[in-house]
Amino acid sequence: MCACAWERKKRRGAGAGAGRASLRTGRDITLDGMPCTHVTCAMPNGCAPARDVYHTVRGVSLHTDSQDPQRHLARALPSPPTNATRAIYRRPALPYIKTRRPRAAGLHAPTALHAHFLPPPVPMVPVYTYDDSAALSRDLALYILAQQDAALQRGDRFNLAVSGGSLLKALRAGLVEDAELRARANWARWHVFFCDERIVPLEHADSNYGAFKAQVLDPLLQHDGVLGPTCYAINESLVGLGENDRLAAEYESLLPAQFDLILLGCGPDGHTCSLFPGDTHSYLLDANTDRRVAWCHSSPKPPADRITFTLPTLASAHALCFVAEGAAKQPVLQRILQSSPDTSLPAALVTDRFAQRVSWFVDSAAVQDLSVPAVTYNH
Ligand SMILES: O=C1O[C@H](COP(=O)(O)O)[C@@H](O)[C@H](O)[C@H]1O
Repeated sequence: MCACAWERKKRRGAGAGAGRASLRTGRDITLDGMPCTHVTCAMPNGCAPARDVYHTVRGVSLHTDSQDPQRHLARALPSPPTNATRAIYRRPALPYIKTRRPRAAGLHAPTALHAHFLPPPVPMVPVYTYDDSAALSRDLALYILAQQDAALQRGDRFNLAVSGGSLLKALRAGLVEDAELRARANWARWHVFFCDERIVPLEHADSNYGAFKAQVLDPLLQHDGVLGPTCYAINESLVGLGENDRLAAEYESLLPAQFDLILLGCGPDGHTCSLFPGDTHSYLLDANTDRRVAWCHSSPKPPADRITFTLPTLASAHALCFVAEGAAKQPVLQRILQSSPDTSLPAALVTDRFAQRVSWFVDSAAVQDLSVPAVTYNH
């Protein structure tokens, strides 16, 4: 039953016949532990709402005659918070948004709707923040192992996709160098793919596979001869033949139907995978494409030719996790981890669009001066 002031007043019999009943309930209502605001429902003399007037739209309590509150508010409201994000869903110090439907004169039906609701929280996803790299790497490894365990409950493989770049150092520190966590990884069940790959030979210094081998596979072998995961690299024999579309299609054919976890980086320009911002690369951001891997040409960051997961591949993952460390990432994180993310940046677009499955692991330097709650991963 609705616990709002309007319902309490109605139950006391104070509403009917008392003239135009307009209630403004204030901001003292909590739903699922989240602060909410009620809509003011203005009623003409003696007219009670036709039906139950209580709705919850994405965590915002809505008090209206409308049976379809989504229509009124859906566009303005953020994506629903997940259980994980609920804990950090918080009220930002921003002005209330007010929507108003003009009153139709002489109607004996609810006539005006003043919706007062909280603006989007800042940010919408868990951002696990660490003062030092070692603690971040350890919690990242624990997060990955939790995804591994969940995957192995669902089936017999852990399908993981990794990015290149700075993320790999954190993987090495957390998963490879830590003997206890290394032993918790069921390596034989791991199937590792690359979110993006530079179209170069596998031994080349720019190869993401090569970097993963150097940071993870080789050190694993050195530790007690641990045979690492099964890895899926690009078909090297196509490199340099001008067959980049075919190379992307071949790689696509190796992918599992769904990833259990995709580990993402974020460049200072807001790119993730090899999805780059800007008009030149907007062809890579087609959410309706049936390609799961695309050829990225003229990459602004060398080398120029790459392949990359597309948005549908990211969309189908069980979990997506970004890792960003260092002060150089702060300006771009400011544009991503805010209440109105700049979705022209692919990393922001992914965070915003798949918010319910996205987590960020960052260090304090990367989020300095941002409104990010100080939370760490709860294992
Ligand atoms: O070029 C790339 O850059 C991004 C970000 O790398 P970072 O070193 O700034 O963390 C990486 O995620 C991607 O896989 C890689 O190809």
